Amino acid sequence: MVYTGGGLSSKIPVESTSSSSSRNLGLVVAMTQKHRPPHVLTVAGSDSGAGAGIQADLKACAALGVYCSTVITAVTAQNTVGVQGVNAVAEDFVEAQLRSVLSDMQVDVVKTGMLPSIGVVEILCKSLKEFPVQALVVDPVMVSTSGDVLADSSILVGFRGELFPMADIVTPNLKEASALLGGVELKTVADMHFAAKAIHDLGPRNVLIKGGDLPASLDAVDVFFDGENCYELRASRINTRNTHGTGCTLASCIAAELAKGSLMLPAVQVAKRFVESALDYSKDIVIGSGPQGPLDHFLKLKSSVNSSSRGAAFNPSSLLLYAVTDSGMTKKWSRSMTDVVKAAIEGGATIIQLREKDVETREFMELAKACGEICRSRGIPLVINDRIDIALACGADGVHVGQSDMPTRVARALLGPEKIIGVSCKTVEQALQAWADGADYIGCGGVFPTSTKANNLTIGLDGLKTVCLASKLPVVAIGGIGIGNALSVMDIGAPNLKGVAVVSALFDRECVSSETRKLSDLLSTAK
Ligand SMILES: Nc1ncnc2c1ncn2[C@@H]1O[C@H](COP(=O)(O)OP(=O)(O)O)[C@@H](O)[C@H]1O
Ligand SMILES: Cc1ncc(COP(=O)(O)O)c(N)n1
Ligand SMILES: [Mg+2]
Repeated sequence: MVYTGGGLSSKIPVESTSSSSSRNLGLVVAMTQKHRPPHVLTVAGSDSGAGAGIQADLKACAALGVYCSTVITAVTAQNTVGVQGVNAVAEDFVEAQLRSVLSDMQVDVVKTGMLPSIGVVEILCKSLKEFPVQALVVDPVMVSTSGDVLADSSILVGFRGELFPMADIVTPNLKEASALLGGVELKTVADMHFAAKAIHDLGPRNVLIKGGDLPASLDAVDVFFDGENCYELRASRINTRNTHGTGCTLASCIAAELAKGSLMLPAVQVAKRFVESALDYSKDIVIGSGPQGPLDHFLKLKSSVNSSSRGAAFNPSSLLLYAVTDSGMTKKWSRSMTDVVKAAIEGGATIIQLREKDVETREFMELAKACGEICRSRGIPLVINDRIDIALACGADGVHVGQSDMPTRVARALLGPEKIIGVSCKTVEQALQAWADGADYIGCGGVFPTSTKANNLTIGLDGLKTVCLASKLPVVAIGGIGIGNALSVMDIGAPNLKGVAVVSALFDRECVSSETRKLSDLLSTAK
């Protein structure tokens, strides 16, 4: 099965260290040439709207950690409404681009998209014979999702006669599969099985019939045929207008995985999962006014909370009234955590920290998600105490860690540059270390004795001031702070002391919102 043996793969010069199976070639290359990243060359059209074509291919490969070079076959004027114009690149210049890349850059896998003329197909096949690569992924693009023609039917001859027999996989959508088979109707998953087998007869080693255009009531089912077995690959259908570019993305992801050394079926499965989650992450973005928005390949790198509630950088003024939740108190007063968070924000809390010491992971996640939605809709950052995994999974704005939790440097590496990281510090050394390790703020205390934390050393206002004056980061004071002493804390005379963090003073009270409001009003009078 897959792209091993025969066809293009057999033309790869086999290195002396290589095993006899070209299936392992990617691995061997990765081991013997440590500094050469896996490399996909896409031969496709440019989409000015950047949802499909070359732009989608670049983004998909980048998202999967694979280098992507580009041969541009056509430039399209395209947006979310449709294709307004196509300007094919002169054939001899497509050839020049192919030669430039293939003769120099050690391409692992070639992926094709829009090939606007039979002449381009011929040039491509000739180039691939001169410069063989490990695998060829052919996305037989003919019509855009908007219904505009990107290659006329004369291209079918080139596909059938020359390109398909060289291909390790071809990935037609329903319309393209139908055109390849002379116009047969393809409407059901059973029809897709038939089409996969019939297109396999045209020469490619594997076929994937894409079911994005199946009725909306069905799962997004694709049918994969490797010459022996037919597999139905299922994903839940994401309800979104942002499906422009899914086909290009899928094919590029397959190419990227093959370039890393994957077998064909696993490569297709990874690609399908990538498309499904990219669609899910970008289902609500609004780009353009037409019926077909682009999916966003990188959205999952940002968090959903992050993208709408935070600006580009952490704003230290959000530390002013820092509310730290406590499930014990919430239970004691028979309240739900989400109501408590809503009440605190209503009363003027400027940041929420979810601090759950005793709940199961699953429950913590659900809670974090629900609180994340509340915070996001109100423009208030949410940080999670201790649990980097929960923060990542629920798309929180960041975490707050203590001295015995995950080291700040590691947390920063996991969370990336944009998330908020706060660190509890009692000493100047800890504060300087937090800064060096990439924290955004420090929590300093316990300033006063507190019942919330057992055996917690109290550092007093003097200790707080010492740490603040040495700290290069903004500080929020914590520990036994409430309405009675908040102003004495804010008045210590340290410009980087940005606020107070409170637990009992808000949450162990009869009315959370009014207690928060009182403290908020008081803090607004601080110098
Ligand atoms: N709404 C959706 N939800 C989940 N997956 C989808 C959705 N629409 C398309 N896909 C998947 O995206 C990939 C591209 O499919 P398709 O849209 O049929 O191709 P093309 O973009 O070439 O027309 C397939 O794996 C398909 O199952
Ligand atoms: C340059 C170019 N290449 C390919 C497609 C197909 O993508 P889709 O089927 O998602 O419209 C496109 N619209 N534009
Ligand atoms: Mg599509």
